Amino acid sequence: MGAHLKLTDLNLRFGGIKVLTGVDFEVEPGQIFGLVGPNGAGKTSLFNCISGHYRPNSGSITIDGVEVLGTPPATLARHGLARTFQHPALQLHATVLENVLLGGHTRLPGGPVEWALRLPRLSRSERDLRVEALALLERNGLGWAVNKRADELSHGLHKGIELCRALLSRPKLLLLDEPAAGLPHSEVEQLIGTVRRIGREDDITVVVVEHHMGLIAALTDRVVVLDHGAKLMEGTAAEAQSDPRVIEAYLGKDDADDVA
Ligand SMILES: Nc1ncnc2c1ncn2[C@@H]1O[C@H](COP(=O)(O)OP(=O)(O)OP(=O)(O)O)[C@@H](O)[C@H]1O
Repeated sequence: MGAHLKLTDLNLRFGGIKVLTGVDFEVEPGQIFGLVGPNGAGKTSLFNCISGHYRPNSGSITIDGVEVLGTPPATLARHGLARTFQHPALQLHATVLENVLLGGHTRLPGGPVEWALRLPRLSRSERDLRVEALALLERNGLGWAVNKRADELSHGLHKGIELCRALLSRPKLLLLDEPAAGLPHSEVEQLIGTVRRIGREDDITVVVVEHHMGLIAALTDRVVVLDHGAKLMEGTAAEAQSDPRVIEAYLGKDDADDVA
């Protein structure tokens, strides 16, 4: 079952710079939710707050009703949160399979001591994870690349590997940061199919940051538009695309007047 995510009056400052101001929104279980806005609007910073990489100055973030503000990323991963990054952070000298398996470590029984002792139940779990990782790679069109080193593969394939790594943790909430950036048109179409399947069939709540409005329109149930760190509007992708405030935020006031 996908997670319920709720942000209330979230504020983040770096020194004197306000990066997020009073951001509120709610994502229902199983929704595919878009987070859009011009460059520098605060989208990635917001993801960093949800995933525990940044600690907001004030506000609340709950996942399934549990307050998680300030919880470290590793703990959040154990509670069903996974994310991808704008620039995939892979182990470049490791194979594709090894990279994906990293996403499964939160599901291994015990902790570092048990892992060092290599108990039989650990080997069993590792075998199961390996089977699941191979199936994920196959399902996402990467079966042929399992034993390739990550640094032999393209940026687009790195994104696919990172997605499989995130999915191996069996998340309830998945944050995708610009999954279409740098992908050719044909691969964006494929990505839309993949994310739709993740949301609908795997029943995972997905929040996606993306500049590609075609992808946002095709995928999302609802979007929030951020501008200068504050929520500008919330609605469907179609409502956002025709909202004069959103057009102005993207184009600047003078150009928006020209369009109108
Ligand atoms: N660690 C940091 N220290 C200082 N300022 C930061 C930090 N992280 C983000 N910012 C600032 O916060 C603002 C929002 O940046 P952020 O990357 O969240 O925007 P974005 O909407 O994701 O932009 P883009 O679409 O270009 O990726 C920017 O002004 C950025 O410089």
